[in-house]
Amino acid sequence: MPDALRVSDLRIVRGARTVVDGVTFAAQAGRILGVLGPNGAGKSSLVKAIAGILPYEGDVALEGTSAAQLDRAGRARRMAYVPQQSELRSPLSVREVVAHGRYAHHVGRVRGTDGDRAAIERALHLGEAASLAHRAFTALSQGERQRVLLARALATEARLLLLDEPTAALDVGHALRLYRLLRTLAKAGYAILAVLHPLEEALDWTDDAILLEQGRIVLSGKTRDVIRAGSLERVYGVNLVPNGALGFRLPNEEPS
Ligand SMILES: Nc1ncnc2c1ncn2[C@@H]1O[C@H](COP(=O)(O)OP(=O)(O)OP(=O)(O)O)[C@@H](O)[C@H]1O
Repeated sequence: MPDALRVSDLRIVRGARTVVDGVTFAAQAGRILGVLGPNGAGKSSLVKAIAGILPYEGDVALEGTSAAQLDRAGRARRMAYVPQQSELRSPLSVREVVAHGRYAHHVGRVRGTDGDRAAIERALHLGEAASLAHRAFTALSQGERQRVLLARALATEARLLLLDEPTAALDVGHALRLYRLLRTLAKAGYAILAVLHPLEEALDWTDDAILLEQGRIVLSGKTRDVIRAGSLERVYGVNLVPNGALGFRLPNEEPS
């Protein structure tokens, strides 16, 4: 079976600078891949290029098909991107924003089908955004917006999810429920790639990780191996201290 995502020798130039260079990795269905690295390492640029928002050299293949051979709708049916923040400025309701996730299924059709409406309701529910459905997107808090953007991605029903710091604006309860949802989706066969800063969250919730430094992968493998390796300390300029940190889990969940 081809990899859900295969990135080969990717190079991204922004302005006069090469910000991602020679990046090669794969993401598999059923697994969560963390993209780690310090500020400015190229994580967001990498995810935006995979999502087709930034130009790149090299190749991005989705289930064995080069993204370059797919049109916008074809890519959108296969992969969905959850940005850190939305540039959306028009006063759309939350339900309308989530309905945008059905774009790729709508092409050539004027009206949404029952299937579209069911996908939108399901996505609103899973993204914990149903109670916001009638609110104006631009009038929401950052954390509420992040949940709506996740719901929009889920509405696509794409099986590859790209998330850029998905818990950055979420409180501890919403963050844990988002991770639990990602875990459930992975079990159902989704491939998930998430840019994450909190290393303890990466350790708890991702299977594999790549560590970027100045646009290049310096470590990759199982997350626990990447996080234990000495070069992580060098890349971030910190010492790893084994101690008892404050920990949270959802009610009725066993410690992992
Ligand atoms: N619009 C832009 N034009 C030129 N350079 C940019 C632009 N946006 C980002 N960069 C540069 O590209 C590099 C990678 O940025 P990117 O946002 O991908 O990093 P990141 O790893 O996601 O960082 P952070 O953890 O701070 O979000 C940085 O050096 C940044 O300064």
